Amino acid sequence: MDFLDSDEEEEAVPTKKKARFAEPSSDEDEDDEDEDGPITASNMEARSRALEAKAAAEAAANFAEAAGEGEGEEAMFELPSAEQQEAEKEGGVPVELGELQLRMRECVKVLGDFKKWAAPGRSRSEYVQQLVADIANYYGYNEFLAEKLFDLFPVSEAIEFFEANELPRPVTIRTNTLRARRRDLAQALINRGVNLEPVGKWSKVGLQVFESAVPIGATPEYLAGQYMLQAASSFLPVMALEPQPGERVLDMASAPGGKTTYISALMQNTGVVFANDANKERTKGLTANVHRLGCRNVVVCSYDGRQFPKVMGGFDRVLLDAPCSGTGVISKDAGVKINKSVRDFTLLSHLQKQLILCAIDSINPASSGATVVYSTCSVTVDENESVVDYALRKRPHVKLVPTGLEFGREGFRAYKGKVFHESLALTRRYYPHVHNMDGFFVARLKVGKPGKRRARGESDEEEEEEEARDGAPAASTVEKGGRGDADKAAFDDAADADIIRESKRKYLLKHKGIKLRPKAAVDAARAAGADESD
Ligand SMILES: C[S@@+](CC[C@H](N)C(=O)[O-])C[C@H]1O[C@@H](n2cnc3c(N)ncnc32)[C@H](O)[C@@H]1O
Repeated sequence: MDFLDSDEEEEAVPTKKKARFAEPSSDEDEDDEDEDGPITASNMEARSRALEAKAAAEAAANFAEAAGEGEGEEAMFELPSAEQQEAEKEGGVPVELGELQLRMRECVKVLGDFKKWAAPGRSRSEYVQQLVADIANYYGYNEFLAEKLFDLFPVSEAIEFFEANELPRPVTIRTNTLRARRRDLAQALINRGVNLEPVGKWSKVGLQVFESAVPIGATPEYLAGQYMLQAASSFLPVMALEPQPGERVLDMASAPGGKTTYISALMQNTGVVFANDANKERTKGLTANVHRLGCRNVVVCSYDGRQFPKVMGGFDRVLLDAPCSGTGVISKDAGVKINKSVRDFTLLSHLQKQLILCAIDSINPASSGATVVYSTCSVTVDENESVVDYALRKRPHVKLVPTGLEFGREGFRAYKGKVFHESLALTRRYYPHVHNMDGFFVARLKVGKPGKRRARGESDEEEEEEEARDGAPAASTVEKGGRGDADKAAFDDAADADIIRESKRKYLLKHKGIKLRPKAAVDAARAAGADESD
């Protein structure tokens, strides 16, 4: 196996869906062998996972097909009455899973071709409401979050997203290049009975583990710091940050250190990485990882990120892997399905906005790096595009630049009536059902030298309202979607000619004793078209 030159998987493989919609095939469970070879005690678990994934993929395809079935037939599906809906909501009438599935399929079908399949007198929003309620019920979400996530996608894709959240993502590890080469590490792990392959062409350090005869978090190689157990998605913000040897880098919210240790390795243990996390308890794990992986260029600290740059600044690059709701990692933490409320998203978005401004302000704009990467493991717009758009408006000397990542969907430029700056398309979104990774968001910002305020597009009231909410005065504002004039914020010689002339006149008068014509006389002469040079 060539771990350096593999040409497999340009883009991560689309996720294998879970089996909730699957009809298990009759003979799968009985054989000791399948098309991939004999089933042994050591590979049984992985094989079973693979089968489950295969069945789930078929199931999702079935679901999509079933939703499209009935072409040419009369629509038999009736939405439940208002009374029935109410009774279901209150738990008075338990609905069987099979019935829920059927209803979801029917709603998807109707919403796919509303004119054709909708019952007379029923609105689109009635079908949407029913579908969201059923998704919440079926997958176990609170209705608020089910709707929030549902709204991110076209109808049938939303189902794929919810399905993907029911399956674990692949186990991946990152080779610590301070301690090992990927090829050697892979060979050592293969010798221990680990079945793995490179995570994809896009990473030189990632390995995907399919099955292992040994606990992958306790091998001698792990203990020797040759690798980090790390989700593939979490490689991405560090790749976008592109830290360089010798630089001064801040990882503003860094525990337990997956990204810090990757930054340290890319910097080849030179320069300095300040690994900060507000949670002191969590910095213990961070410190342990820093030691295990042999990162000698890391300083661990524990401040609220909002205290930067007061604590220290002048960084070449800052990574803000922000605290977030975790809607991208529901397959790892199902608690998110029910424990997030409107208020949580408001508070998180507010904190993220404060943190991103502090990250920007911690940069040395004179540095050739001068880069901030903002990332979250959430897929909601409030925590991603809204935060970055806010930063662009408040810090007009900052602009979005391409992440440099080979894949990922474009960020939203508009969402639910909000219009973001057009450069938001340069941000990247990752989804479990598309990229077989945790849901993730990555934005890369280039920080320039602070300039003048740009033209206002937002009304003063809107701006003041936002400032009141955020508790921070705006450094500047910009017209909505009009960030393209960031570069025009430079010094304007023509507009300032009068000020320059007057200041020159005063200087000569004061320091050289040269008497110049009074300003009023100059102005009068200029107005009359006379030569104004002295
Ligand atoms: C997404 S996790 C970071 C994961 C980390 N970057 C990694 O790759 O291992 C977010 C972190 O933000 C920290 N945090 C929360 N509020 C913070 C704040 N105001 N300032 C700095 N860190 C904060 C949390 O303790 C948590 O460890």
